Formats: sequence, structure tokens, C-alpha cells
Amino acid sequence: MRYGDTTAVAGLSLTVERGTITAVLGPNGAGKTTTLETCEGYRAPQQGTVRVLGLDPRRDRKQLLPRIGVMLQDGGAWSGVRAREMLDHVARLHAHPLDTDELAGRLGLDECGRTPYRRLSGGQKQRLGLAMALVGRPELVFVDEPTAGMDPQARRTTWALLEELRADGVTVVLTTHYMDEAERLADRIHILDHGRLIASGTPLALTRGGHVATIRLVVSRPFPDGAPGALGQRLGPDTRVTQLDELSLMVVGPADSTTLATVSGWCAENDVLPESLTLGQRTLEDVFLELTGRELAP
Ligand SMILES: Nc1ncnc2c1ncn2[C@@H]1O[C@H](COP(=O)(O)OP(=O)(O)OP(=O)(O)O)[C@@H](O)[C@H]1O
Repeated sequence: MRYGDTTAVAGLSLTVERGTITAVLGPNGAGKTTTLETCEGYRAPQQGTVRVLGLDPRRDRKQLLPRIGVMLQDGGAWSGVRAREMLDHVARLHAHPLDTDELAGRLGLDECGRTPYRRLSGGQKQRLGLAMALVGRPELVFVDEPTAGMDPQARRTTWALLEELRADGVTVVLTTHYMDEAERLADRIHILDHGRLIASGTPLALTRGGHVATIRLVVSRPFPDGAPGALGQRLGPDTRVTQLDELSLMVVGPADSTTLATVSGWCAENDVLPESLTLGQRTLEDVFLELTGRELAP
């Protein structure tokens, strides 16, 4: 997918299994929204093929639309409409809608049912957008950054709702740049960066990485020059050392006591005073850092 000279998504190949939650994870501008909008039929790819529920999202739009739910990043409601009016309007467009009283209550929309769309808070707009996506009992829902701008309580409600949908056999595809959201919800995660797929897998497979562990070393005064390189040489070729800032570095390597002992021995020999030395499983953040050399968090 290109916008003029900008290539937003290139060479992306992924399949989503029915009845699962799939997260498309990536930093701002990675191409997540473009990917979703292409699957929803709002954008035509210059190259490649997209099939959703076996249909072509553009050519077969009429058949596809009643079967999918779409939660857009910018809401998709007009500014003067009241929240409940909008939800009831969308419900009437479907053959077998959910009970809107129940859905609005579940998503905490009762308190703002009479509020015009433009006056809703960011979190309320998100919740209304989600309700609009779900009201038609879709087989597949696309949700773009579902919990952006929500408070912790609303986030948990949204997660529970998405998990219930999966339990009912609905397929959920969501974009997010929150790693905890992807890790908590998704059966499968696809990590995008600069429009390319850089990793795919279950949360466990992505973070476990075989017998690989992460050691984080935080020190109380800046490392000596060339410290990461010297430590990397001591640890050998199976281990990668990345300096995170002047007071911390990350070692990714075999999850054994030798690696930990080598790091602490190297500190003693080089007069480096550890403030903390922790061994842990990799997080998705670590995975992204290893793959790109950058932090995922915006
Ligand atoms: N309509 C457009 N015209 C031109 N460039 C665009 C357009 N929409 C997106 N882009 C560019 O395409 C790239 C991918 O954007 P996209 O919105 O798909 O990313 P994203 O991962 O969803 O980002 P975010 O998390 O910020 O929503 C970016 O470089 C963006 O600037």
C-alpha cells in the first residue's frame, strides 16, 4: 500500500484464524491502520491480494459489510449526533442487532447517552465506536486502537468484552501499540515496523525465544567507554549486549547461571557497581528492541 511516494505497507503476508484474537502491534506510523483499512475495503492495495471471510473486501463489499464490524480510530460518527442516537441508528441498519440498552449499559454509555458526539471524552468516543462495531453481531471485528484514551476501568471492560466475543466464536483483529494489551489478549501477534512484518507468533513464543533470557544491568555511575562491546566479547557469540542508556544495558542470551555469573564477574573486574542485576523473561518491548534497535513505546 502506497500513499503517493510513501510506502505504508509492503510485502505483508498474514492469515488470521477464525475465533481468535489477533493483534497487529507496532509504533506510530508502522502501517497498522493502513493494514486494517485495506482489509475493511476502504483502501485498494496497489499490489497483492486480500481475502476476508473468503471475500474480496472491495469487489464483494455488499456481502462482506453485514458480516464484519469496524471500529475506526476516529469514531465514524457525525459531530452533532447524541451518543445513544448514533448507536440506535447503526443498530437499525442491521438485520439482527444486539439489544442497544444492554450494550450501552455494558460499555458505560448510559451516563453520556444524550451527549452530542463532539462533546464526548476520548474514552467515551472509543466506547461508542466499539458499541457501533459490535451491535450488528459481526463474525469478524476490526478494532483500531480499542483502548487508546480509556481509563484503566474502561480498558478492563473492553478487554473482557473482546474476550467474550472470542468465546462466542467471533474473530477479533485489533491494532495496538500497547504491549500489555497485545500480550494479555492476543492468541497471535504480528509486529509491524515501517510497513513490514518483523515478527509473528503467540505471545509466549515471541517472548520466550527458546532458552533465551534477558538480563538487565543498571549501574550507579556511567559505564566505562566501550563497555557493551567488551562485555559482549566476554560473553561470546550466542549473547547480544545492547546499551539502553548511560546507566543501563540489556543482555540477551542463554538462560543459564553462567551468563549471570559472567556479567557479575565482569562488573567486579571493571569496577562497575551494579545497582540492580535482574534476570527475566523477555517482554515484547525487548523483542522489538532486539529486532529494530529502537524502543516500541512512543
Ligand atoms: N492518507 C494518507 N496519505 C499519506 N500518507 C499516509 C496516509 N495515511 C497514512 N499515511 C502514512 O502511511 C504510513 C502508515 O500509516 P498508518 O496510519 O497505517 O500507521 P499506524 O501504524 O496505524 O500508525 P498510528 O499508530 O499512528 O495510527 C505513515 O508513514 C503515514 O504517515
